[in-house]
Amino acid sequence: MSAADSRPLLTVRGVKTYYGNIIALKGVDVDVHQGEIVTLIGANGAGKSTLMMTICGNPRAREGSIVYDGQEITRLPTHEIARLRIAQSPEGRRIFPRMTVLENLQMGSSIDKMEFFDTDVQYMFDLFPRLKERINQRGGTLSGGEQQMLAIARALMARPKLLMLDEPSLGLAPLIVKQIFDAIRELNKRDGLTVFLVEQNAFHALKLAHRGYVMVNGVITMSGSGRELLENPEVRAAYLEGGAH
Ligand SMILES: Nc1ncnc2c1ncn2[C@@H]1O[C@H](COP(=O)(O)OP(=O)(O)OP(=O)(O)O)[C@@H](O)[C@H]1O
Repeated sequence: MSAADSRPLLTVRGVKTYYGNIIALKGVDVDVHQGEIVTLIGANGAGKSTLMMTICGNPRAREGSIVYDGQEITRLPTHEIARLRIAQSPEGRRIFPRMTVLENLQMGSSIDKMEFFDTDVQYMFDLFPRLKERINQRGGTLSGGEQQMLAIARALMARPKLLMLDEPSLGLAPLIVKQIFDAIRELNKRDGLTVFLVEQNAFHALKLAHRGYVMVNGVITMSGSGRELLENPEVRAAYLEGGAH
């Protein structure tokens, strides 16, 4: 079914993260294996974004450990974590609004990968043909969906081993969500890219993912294959019934 195997790429154990005195993550365990798409679902304020940001080192875990690709990264500075080929496309589509599509992609490409630039840009345009049509248009003038595609494409230009996406479907029309999720599936199938996907759109995320976790109030309450969670009555009641899918 997938290129996923049992080699761990990311191992999160007992992670506790605070904002001041408020505890946002209360001892979280999560595993992402090489070649897997893993999703984290949960309601507003559950702590999903905090987990993704903690993996990137800001805010920092106060307790617990995060091991990425065999290396303990829990206390590494954020710029060193960024060098480890972990790409993050945060909620809110952080693109450069005054730069063109092509310039945004250039910003994502790392210096040591410049020899692959033309090939990689072409690949991004194959994945997201809408971006090709807008190659010289400024990022800030793109539609919400196109900006999301550009944010993902920019993250991919660094040729990451792990792509972390925070709510890529937020506020987008169903057809655009489908295009974005199809592209993630294609990247995973074709390149074996490992993806950690934070989503409120539980239906699409669980359909796409090999495995998923449910987070409630800073605690993982359930985990299983995407299909198991989709069929789970508690998940259905809390995140799927009456939801947008
Ligand atoms: N910078 C901050 N300072 C203080 N508290 C924060 C900060 N960022 C998040 N929180 C709190 O931490 C908790 C977890 O927030 P987080 O953004 O991680 O949730 P989430 O599951 O990603 O939610 P959403 O789906 O709405 O983005 C919430 O109670 C939130 O209010």
